[in-house]
Amino acid sequence: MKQLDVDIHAKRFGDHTVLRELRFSAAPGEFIALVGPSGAGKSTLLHLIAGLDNQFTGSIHWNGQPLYQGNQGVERLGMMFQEPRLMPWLSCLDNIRLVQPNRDTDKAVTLLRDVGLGDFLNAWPNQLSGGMQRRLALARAFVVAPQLLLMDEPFVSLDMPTGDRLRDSLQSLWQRHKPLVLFVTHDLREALSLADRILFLSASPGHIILDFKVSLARPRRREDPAVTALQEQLDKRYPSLLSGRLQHE
Ligand SMILES: Nc1ncnc2c1ncn2[C@@H]1O[C@H](COP(=O)(O)OP(=O)(O)OP(=O)(O)O)[C@@H](O)[C@H]1O
Repeated sequence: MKQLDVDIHAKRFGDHTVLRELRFSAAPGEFIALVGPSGAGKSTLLHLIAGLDNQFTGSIHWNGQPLYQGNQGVERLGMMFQEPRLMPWLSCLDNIRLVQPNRDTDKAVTLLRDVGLGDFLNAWPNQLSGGMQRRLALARAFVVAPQLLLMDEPFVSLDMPTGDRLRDSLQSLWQRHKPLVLFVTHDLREALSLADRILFLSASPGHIILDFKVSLARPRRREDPAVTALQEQLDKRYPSLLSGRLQHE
């Protein structure tokens, strides 16, 4: 038994089977990236694990207990999406305090400082750049001290320095708090620079075609030579991996 055990027989939308026979387990504190072609069902999988959708056959267990069937699910769940989903009428500080049951101002301020927003506690979200808004969303995801953190392409369409700064902040927050992270991305280099393990999904219906361990020293950056070398090895060995196939057809 691992902390998270996912065993999905099938997830369908009408006649369309989106996930089939998708299984994996994850240990506490692991950083797992989910990489696969568009439509493979990555976001759908995160929705099932978050309990936003329970229409599937199979099971998802958290610490040996079925998730969302007669229990509370994950006690502390964090989520971050492509759009920062901030409350525009609340200050940065209040956006963070909003999700904390005890409205702990000190903790919120510390996290905002950790992500480089210490000088913007009372700013409104629309006064921040796109990168700063994602920093705020990152701080909000960590303020509940998540045991499980689900991230759906949180840094997509940012310029490289902004993306690098966010990835650096995420790595240091993860190393300090050690939630189990499931991070969806299309970007193999991003996955290699962040994750301990990459689960590659097939094209629809999605299942895992390769469970790949990333053994590179941290901290890492997307452009590190070691990341480039590993990407090249993977490209050479599995040229169709990002299209959802292990072998050439
Ligand atoms: N609520 C829904 N109703 C019907 N079909 C849906 C629904 N949500 C997703 N789908 C379909 O399920 C499939 C998988 O979608 P999903 O968003 O999970 O894929 P994805 O791997 O995250 O794709 P992308 O990388 O493009 O974001 C797609 O064909 C999508 O159209």
